[in-house]
Amino acid sequence: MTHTAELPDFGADRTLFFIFGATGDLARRKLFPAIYSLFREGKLSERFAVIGLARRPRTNEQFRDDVKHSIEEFARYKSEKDHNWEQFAEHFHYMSLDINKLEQFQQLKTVAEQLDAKFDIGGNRLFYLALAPELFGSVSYNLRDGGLLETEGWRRLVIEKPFGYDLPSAEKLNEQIRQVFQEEEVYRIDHYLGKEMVQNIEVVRFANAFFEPLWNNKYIANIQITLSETVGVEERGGYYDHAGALRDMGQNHMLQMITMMAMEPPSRMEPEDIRDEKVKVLRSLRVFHSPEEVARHVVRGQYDTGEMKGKPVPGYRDEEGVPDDSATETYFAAKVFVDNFRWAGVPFYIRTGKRLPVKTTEVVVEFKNMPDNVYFSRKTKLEPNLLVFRVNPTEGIYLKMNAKQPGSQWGIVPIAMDFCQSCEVGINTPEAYERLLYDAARGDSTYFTRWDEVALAWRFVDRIESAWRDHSSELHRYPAGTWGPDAAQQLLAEDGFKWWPVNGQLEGEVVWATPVTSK
Ligand SMILES: NC(=O)C1=CN([C@@H]2O[C@H](COP(=O)(O)OP(=O)(O)OC[C@H]3O[C@@H](n4cnc5c(N)ncnc54)[C@H](OP(=O)(O)O)[C@@H]3O)[C@@H](O)[C@H]2O)C=CC1
Ligand SMILES: O=C1O[C@H](COP(=O)(O)O)[C@@H](O)[C@H](O)[C@H]1O
Repeated sequence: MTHTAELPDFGADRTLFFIFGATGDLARRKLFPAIYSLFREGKLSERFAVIGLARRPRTNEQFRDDVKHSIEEFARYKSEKDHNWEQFAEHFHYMSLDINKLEQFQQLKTVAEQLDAKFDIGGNRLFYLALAPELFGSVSYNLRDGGLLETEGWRRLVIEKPFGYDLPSAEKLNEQIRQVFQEEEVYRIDHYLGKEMVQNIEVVRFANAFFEPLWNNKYIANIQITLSETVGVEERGGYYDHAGALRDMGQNHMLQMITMMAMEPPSRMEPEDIRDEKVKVLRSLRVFHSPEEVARHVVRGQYDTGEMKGKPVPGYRDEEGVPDDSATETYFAAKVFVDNFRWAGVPFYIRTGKRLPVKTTEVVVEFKNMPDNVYFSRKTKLEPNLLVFRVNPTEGIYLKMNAKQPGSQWGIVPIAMDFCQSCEVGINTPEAYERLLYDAARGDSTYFTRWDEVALAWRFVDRIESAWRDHSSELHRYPAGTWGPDAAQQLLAEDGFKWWPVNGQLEGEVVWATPVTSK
């Protein structure tokens, strides 16, 4: 399968989607809206069907109502404006099923065959597990033993994160799944890889003559990745307290973003070639071997009571499902190294946290300063060049550089070019789940994580987790609504750097920020 902007659309329009966990939060907020957008965009034709599966009883009509409500609340296209709602809804069916009951899978087989024939699907089956990971093994076995994998078309398994809790549990999970599915049939979701601007990283890197030659330790001083959230743990306290920020965001989204920034150009734009390059980055990640190394490179924090938008909010330990004495981190910052030829000595600073002042995802590339003996820099202190990938909420690319101050003889001022992609493209930008569902349905696994990537990411994370667990490293409490512990500032300060402001705040640092738009 080629990985190009214009993939052939075979396959995507003939898919029987099995949504396990159809009454859950993920299905409601992400999956149904994504399927609807694909339909509205003409990426799903008439030859598809969706079977919603969960234990709760629902009629088809009730299920279609649930789907409609979820679309009204969360989809980028609104259903009331759609004259074809009935036409869309008739593709949705519901069956009450308990994952642990094999005989119900045998009934599901019959339902699936009927829908397949009705919509002329050709036997293509996509099993989406929007379920707790403990159920993944049982579903796989029962799909096989219930005869659902005996089909003339393709079959694919889409799995949600978290994929395991650590390397041993991930290995066990993988063994269970692999008893039934081949690796190339398994699509492990990391929804950050479905984000428009994360996918744009490789394009900006490899399609621009003025970035590619500079993309190494000779010219880049450091790279900063921020994934900040304003929300607390919401209703997920039970899950989150077991996981923490490093497992919830670090093991997957943040390490994946590092791979996109650091990988070598693939020899071909094929899924396996791209994933091979990402694996090489993960293999080169410096693993911290001692608790002292962990303490020097990683800071962890937990939010305390504080204020968000002027309103008081509870601390983490007061959240539902969280023990009063919880030592789980809701924030971490780390200095990470990719020990290979290209990146030796370049720190990748990463940070993520809940209850921070803004919701944003940004990647900042800070270039090295010009040599001091250059004529200009003796007169004026030059600011470093920055390239920023704005992933969320604004999608765009920001470039900060130095230019002559108009009218002055030697004055140099920082200026910026600011391309706001989301201002231009707006509603047409597909959301991450939409893109990934579409990719899975047409068999493009580029933006899904392969098993070796997952295993290497756990190898890195497990060392940190065990140092935290066994050596009671410091847990910094930070007030909700602030940028996290001061120790995270220190992590950069000791190298002579600072976290650059995110979420558009860089504008304050330049004299002109010119929006570059195509209008
Ligand atoms: N929600 C989110 O934003 C995200 C979720 N995820 C992951 O996605 C997965 C699902 O999350 P989420 O939707 O939030 O979870 P929920 O708890 O909201 O939903 C779980 C679903 O599983 C069903 N279920 C539970 N037990 C069984 C069973 N024995 N047989 C059949 N169905 C069962 C439930 O339905 P019923 O009770 O009717 O059986 C429900 O539909 C998890 O792995 C989560 O970590 C990942 C990223 C983000
Ligand atoms: O995977 C997860 O991601 C969300 C943040 O995703 P985003 O697309 O809104 O940035 C995070 O809230 C959640 O804890 C985590 O499990």
